[in-house]
Amino acid sequence: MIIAVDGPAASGKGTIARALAHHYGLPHLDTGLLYRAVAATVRNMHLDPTREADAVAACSFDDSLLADPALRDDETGKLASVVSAHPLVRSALLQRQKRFAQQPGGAILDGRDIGTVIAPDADAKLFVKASPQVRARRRHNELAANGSTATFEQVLADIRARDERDSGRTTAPLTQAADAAALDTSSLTIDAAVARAIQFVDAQVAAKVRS
Ligand SMILES: Nc1ncnc2c1ncn2[C@@H]1O[C@H](COP(=O)(O)OP(=O)(O)O)[C@@H](O)[C@H]1O
Ligand SMILES: Nc1ccn([C@@H]2O[C@H](COP(=O)(O)OP(=O)(O)O)[C@@H](O)[C@H]2O)c(=O)n1
Repeated sequence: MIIAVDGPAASGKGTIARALAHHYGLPHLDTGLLYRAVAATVRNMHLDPTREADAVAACSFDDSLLADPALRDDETGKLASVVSAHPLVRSALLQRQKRFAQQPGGAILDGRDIGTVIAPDADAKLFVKASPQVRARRRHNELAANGSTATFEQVLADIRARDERDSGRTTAPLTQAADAAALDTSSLTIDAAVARAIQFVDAQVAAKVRS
């Protein structure tokens, strides 16, 4: 079984994808980490993230980088959304994600274009969303817990800017696949969101078996 989970920043897609991976016993790939690794490499090599050739040169990063907790900071997320807009960066990372999705026994991937580009034939697709204010509050709490002094307003502005870049790019923009179930987590606890996600996946898989 292949499960695709997409959505904007801090919608809760990673939390839901990890819980689904545990529930169904599937390997999970957080595809955002790949773009974050490219971003961190661009920064470490003093390259220009707006130049496609520079960003492509950063795609051959060492896999050990994926375990670096620094990848998860906000600056790297912002830079990731700049490098991820280059079509050649997306194609450099494409096969790796497709291979992960198609491994025997199935997989779950979360990102922005899993249901639309990486695994368009996925057995179940979720599009996780929440209002910008709720997402900014979640991200702000996370950042504050890690010692950041960023204000709520700054985090909200960053979230909006990232939404715009991710949805506005021409290659693989953030968009809900036509056959994805939308899951708005704005007023759901994590447990309620995960329970709803499991219901959606089970219903989509059952509908596929019937058809
Ligand atoms: N339904 C929810 N209610 C409250 N907090 C949530 C919920 N879902 C996720 N979170 C919290 O919000 C933050 C961002 O969630 P995460 O799953 O990392 O989002 P994404 O992967 O979409 O960026 C995390 O601190 C997570 O614990
Ligand atoms: N499949 C994906 C995953 C991430 N990305 C990009 O990588 C950035 C960081 O993704 P992420 O999933 O780690 O970010 P959060 O949603 O966790 O904040 C996003 O803003 C996107 O620009 C993408 O373009 N396609």
